[in-house]
Amino acid sequence: MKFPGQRKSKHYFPVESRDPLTNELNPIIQPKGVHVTGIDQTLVDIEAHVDEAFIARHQLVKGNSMLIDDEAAHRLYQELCDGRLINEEHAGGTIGNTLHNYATLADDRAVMFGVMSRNIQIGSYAYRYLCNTSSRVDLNYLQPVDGPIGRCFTLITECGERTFAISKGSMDKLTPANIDENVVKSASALVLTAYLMRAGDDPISEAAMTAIRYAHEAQVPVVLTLGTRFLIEQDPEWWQTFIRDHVTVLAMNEEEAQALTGESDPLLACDKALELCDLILCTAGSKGLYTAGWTDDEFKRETAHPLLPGAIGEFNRYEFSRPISKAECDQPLKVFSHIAPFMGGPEKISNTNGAGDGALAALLHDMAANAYHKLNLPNSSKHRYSGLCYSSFAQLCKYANRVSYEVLAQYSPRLSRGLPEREDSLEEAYWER
Ligand SMILES: Nc1ncnc2c1ncn2[C@@H]1O[C@H](COP(=O)(O)OP(=O)(O)OP(=O)(O)O)[C@@H](O)[C@H]1O
Ligand SMILES: O=c1[nH]cnc2c1ncn2[C@@H]1O[C@H](CO)[C@@H](O)[C@H]1O
Repeated sequence: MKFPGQRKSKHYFPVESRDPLTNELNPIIQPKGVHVTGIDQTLVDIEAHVDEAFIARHQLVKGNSMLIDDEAAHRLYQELCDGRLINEEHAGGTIGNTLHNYATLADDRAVMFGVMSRNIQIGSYAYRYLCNTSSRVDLNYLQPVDGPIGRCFTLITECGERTFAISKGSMDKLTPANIDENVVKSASALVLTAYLMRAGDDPISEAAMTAIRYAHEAQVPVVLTLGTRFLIEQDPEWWQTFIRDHVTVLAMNEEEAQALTGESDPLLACDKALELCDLILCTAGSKGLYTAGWTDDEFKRETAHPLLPGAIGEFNRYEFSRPISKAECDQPLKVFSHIAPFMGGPEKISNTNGAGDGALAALLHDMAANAYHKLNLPNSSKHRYSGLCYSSFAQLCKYANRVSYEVLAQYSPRLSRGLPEREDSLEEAYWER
């Protein structure tokens, strides 16, 4: 497990580097490992730049992710091929991306549940999916299926907005029997997407509910990312109940936050959504991102940064606190933090696909690092109380933001490498801020 983010100050990580004063007295620590798990619809992204007329012609809605039938997929694919519009084909899926990025950042194990074609031809989409996934992602639990995996036509219009058309293949055929109970119960988090709940008669929704039940039985945090506002808008109350009943950590962008809560201001949306869950990551595109959650009054820590105005005045006052689940707090206190895009964002952004998945991978890394530290050094003062994360709200913002920048700069939703061990001078100032 790599250390999440960077620090200037001293920290006791990795756990096997011992205090030189007491080295002689302490046994050598053989660190015990942790892993995270997730469920996804196994998909390959077929990325193409198109004009708005293309979107309209294929009855898609800009910004949405829509399921299309085989005939529509055939027509769409044909037009992309005829116009030589496809510029990339790579592994996708919002949870697949998140697990891959987690594994790359943490240099540690992430177990993915999903389907995979039983017979794989070299060069096929299934083959490509496997080739584009980090070897740190454990794919041994995938369920073999007879059909193809899904295709996600990722259509980018001039404004940089992306529209998804999903040809599902067998991606929703994952059954509850293929969710390994022990793997879920021993994980530091279970990551899911709202997309899993729109499978109709296919079994993946039930598989997700089974995994949620296992996670709850073992008190493993359930992390949900909302996917697209169009899905949430259809029935916000259903989603509110779902989150209240099942979700510990919620990840969304500001549009999804508005669809869920009715609040267009991300701070007010987070404030409302905190009544449903314990920790929130809310990305806001060019406005940066927010973290929001709970801490116990006894452990709150004041920020050293300037206090910020906003829909909630001086909202960042306690952003140096660490997130704690509300039920663990004697006197729960809401905490908010915000950060503007890292260095203002990359010079040129051709599309923002996956920037939010990158931010969530950073948050997951911090949660897993906390579990790892607790497992190996249970007596550390860090675990005087049971935090959800290793770091403070402010530090989580920095790290998530830094990873989003890297995704944007690499033009791909999947990181090809971890963050640099040392940043150059400009960037180093950022970590110190
Ligand atoms: N135009 C931009 N300029 C600078 N930074 C940006 C821009 N767009 C996104 N970012 C960075 O990426 C993060 C996530 O972006 P965004 O809110 O677009 O995610 P998203 O809509 O959830 O993306 P996806 O669903 O494709 O993963 C932002 O919090 C910010 O740090
Ligand atoms: O229905 C879906 N299920 C799973 N993942 C999806 C769906 N629609 C789009 N994406 C995925 O979202 C990623 C960016 O966040 C893209 O890589 C795309 O594959």
